[in-house]
Amino acid sequence: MSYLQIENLKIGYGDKIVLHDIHLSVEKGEMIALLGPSGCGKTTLLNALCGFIPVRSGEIAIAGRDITHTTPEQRNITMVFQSYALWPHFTVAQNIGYGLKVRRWKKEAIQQRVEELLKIVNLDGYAESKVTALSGGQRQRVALARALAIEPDVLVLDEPLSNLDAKVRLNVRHEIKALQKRLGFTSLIVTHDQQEALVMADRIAVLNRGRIEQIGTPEAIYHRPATPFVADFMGADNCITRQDARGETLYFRSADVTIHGASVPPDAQGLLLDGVVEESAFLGHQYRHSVRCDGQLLLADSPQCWPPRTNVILHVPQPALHVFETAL
Ligand SMILES: Nc1ncnc2c1ncn2[C@@H]1O[C@H](COP(=O)(O)OP(=O)(O)OP(=O)(O)O)[C@@H](O)[C@H]1O
Repeated sequence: MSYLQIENLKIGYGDKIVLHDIHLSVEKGEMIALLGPSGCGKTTLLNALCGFIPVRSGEIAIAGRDITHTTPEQRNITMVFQSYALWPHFTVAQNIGYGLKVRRWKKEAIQQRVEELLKIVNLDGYAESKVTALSGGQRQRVALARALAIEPDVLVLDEPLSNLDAKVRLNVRHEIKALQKRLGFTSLIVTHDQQEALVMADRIAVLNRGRIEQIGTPEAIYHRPATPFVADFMGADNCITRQDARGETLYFRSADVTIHGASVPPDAQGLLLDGVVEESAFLGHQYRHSVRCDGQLLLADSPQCWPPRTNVILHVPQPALHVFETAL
């Protein structure tokens, strides 16, 4: 049995069931990203794990202990929120030590633990600062330190980086990941940013309409999507359906397409399509082209800018093609 075991979970609001048949096994020290479009049920799953919303059926267990129907206080799980949820009138140290005070730790022990955590999250010297005087990235580190203070069995992070600007977000993403590896905490993180999930998680669970479509390593999810939804969600921005007896739908990324002029190398394996360039856009490191192939517009990237109305051949190597049977 895994450290965190979620079996057959069903959760709803009123008559509406939003999570069906959720099975998830998380090992101790693992970070799982829950990835999926808005409304697919990610936050609902975190809330159920924390005990904030009741479970209709199924089971949640940590280290073999059934916690399905226990109160949030009886679970040793903490959540880091998108909004940080810090006390604005408290200092950094008071925020971090709050959970320990509630648990009636002695003053000196709290102070020592807070000092340790400040070092861990790189906020040495900020103990007496007001949280309102900190930047977004610093506030999120305080929130993380506060969550880690009580040494939770599972740390749950709900879009923890969404309020940060793009550059800070990239740094904090790596900081959290490094910390998780160093301290070995078990965690679930919700995001709808696929890049964030790829960078941070040991495994990714992709949710669609209240069900887990696929769970696997970032590499497996990226290179071997199990369903058309996962292929599309993980950035395979081209989709074509073969109108022949094979009945296949092919997904592939614009970045995996090579554009050729007059001819393709004779040993080119995979998909070859004739087309005409319609438009191009400069992306910085390359150009993205829209190319009309047999009536359909496809996207193809190239370091070279191919002018409109150029006849081209698109080549997608076999390993970059995600092939699914076309649903009837
Ligand atoms: N308190 C509630 N009452 C009724 N329906 C709710 C409630 N909270 C969420 N829902 C519905 O449950 C579904 C899942 O919502 P949830 O917030 O879990 O999705 P999410 O994947 O976290 O979305 P987002 O990425 O936008 O935060 C949605 O259809 C939502 O409208």
